[in-house]
Amino acid sequence: MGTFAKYLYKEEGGKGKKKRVIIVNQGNKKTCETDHRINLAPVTVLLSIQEKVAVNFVSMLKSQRWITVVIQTLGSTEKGTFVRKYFSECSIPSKASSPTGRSSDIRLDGKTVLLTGGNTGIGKETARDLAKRGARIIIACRDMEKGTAAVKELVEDSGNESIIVKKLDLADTKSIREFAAQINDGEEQINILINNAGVMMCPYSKTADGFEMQFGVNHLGHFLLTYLLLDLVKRSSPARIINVSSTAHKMGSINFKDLNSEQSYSSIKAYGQSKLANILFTKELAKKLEGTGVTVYSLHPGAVRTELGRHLNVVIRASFKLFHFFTKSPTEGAQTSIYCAVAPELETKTGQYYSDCAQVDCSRAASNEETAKKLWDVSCKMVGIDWQ
Ligand SMILES: NC(=O)C1=CN([C@@H]2O[C@H](COP(=O)(O)OP(=O)(O)OC[C@H]3O[C@@H](n4cnc5c(N)ncnc54)[C@H](OP(=O)(O)O)[C@@H]3O)[C@@H](O)[C@H]2O)C=CC1
Ligand SMILES: CC1=C(/C=C/C(C)=C/C=C/C(C)=C/C=O)C(C)(C)CCC1
Repeated sequence: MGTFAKYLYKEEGGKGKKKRVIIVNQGNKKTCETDHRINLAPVTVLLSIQEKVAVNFVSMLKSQRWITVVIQTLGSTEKGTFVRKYFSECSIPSKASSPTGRSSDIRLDGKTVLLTGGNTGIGKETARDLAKRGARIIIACRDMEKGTAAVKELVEDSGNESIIVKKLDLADTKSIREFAAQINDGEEQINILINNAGVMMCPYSKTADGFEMQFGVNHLGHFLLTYLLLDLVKRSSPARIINVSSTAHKMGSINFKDLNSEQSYSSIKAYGQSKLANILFTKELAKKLEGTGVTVYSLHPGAVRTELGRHLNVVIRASFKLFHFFTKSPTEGAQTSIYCAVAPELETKTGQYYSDCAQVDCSRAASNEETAKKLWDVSCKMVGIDWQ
């Protein structure tokens, strides 16, 4: 371990401290690592400066509880520091190398997790982690072939045989109702519901019920699913509902005059609208569920290398590939979902928005209670339910 690494380990790391440090890539190999919490800070600062300068810099930052320091003595630039910070809001070192391979040792034996879009990307990595904690996992996905392959992989990797797949197409309310009926009939409990599935910036298309695809799948589909499963979730309390949103909510507004983008369609605005809807839904649901033992969270997973970008044009995809070090792996991208699912300190929190395993502010539009109420009522009408 280099001098600087030792200094940081002594000063910032060690068990029982709140501020933690991970040191990676020093001399191109991992040199030391503190416990799991090191990965839970909201911002990573990348230093590629001389040790002496870095020590002073870190001393200066000591009062900031939110700083985690990643030292990469090779292959980083100062520009990278800023781009990384603003682009992905953090790049968290992979936990695959941590002693447990997981973000904490909390067990979920005897608990059931239902997760949408668990066959790939962030959802699959979230499922993998929660399976290793002993939970029964229900992966809800639209493509049974992909889902079955994911289950096989997850069972082999986790040694947990209690992982099943069920068909759910969020672009079809009939499929959502059939799925929910099966779950309500066959499952005794749902302790953690993770509304993770999503589609981003697709060409204009509509769901089976005539909703714009992104609003329909990302928001309305999960809205209806949650409604249909809520009694079971309530009976399973303490329980958690997690809505995977995005920082892209900041680019959106709820266009009540044209929710289905029939008059004009911007794929990015429609994605932003759907992710904003995820947060507004979270806030309103949290209020309605006060006192029930069911808590609700929304989150941004970071910029994660997954199939979500399949509709992005080649130039953007190429840029993402080129600057892949500014983005997260799916394992890293799953950490905030896992945090919201298991962190004991969140037991008493509800309705908030998280990023990099910490509560952060969402946009002003996402905090507007009137919009949240209006969206709730309109969503009820659109999917044909009465949810007070
Ligand atoms: N990747 C990123 O950088 C970011 C992701 N997010 C959010 O994270 C979540 C997970 O995305 P990510 O893992 O990246 O993306 P992926 O595209 O890798 O995974 C999305 C999952 O959603 C499923 N899905 C899509 N449409 C439907 C549908 N109609 N019915 C059922 N399932 C469906 C996909 O199924 P199939 O495999 O069949 O297509 C897939 O399992 C999304 O909500 C996304 O908005 C937020 C911010 C950034
Ligand atoms: C499709 C694709 C890629 C990019 C996916 C990306 C970059 C998704 C980003 C999504 C974001 C930022 C969503 C925000 O809500 C890679 C990894 C380049 C590899 C090639 C295929």
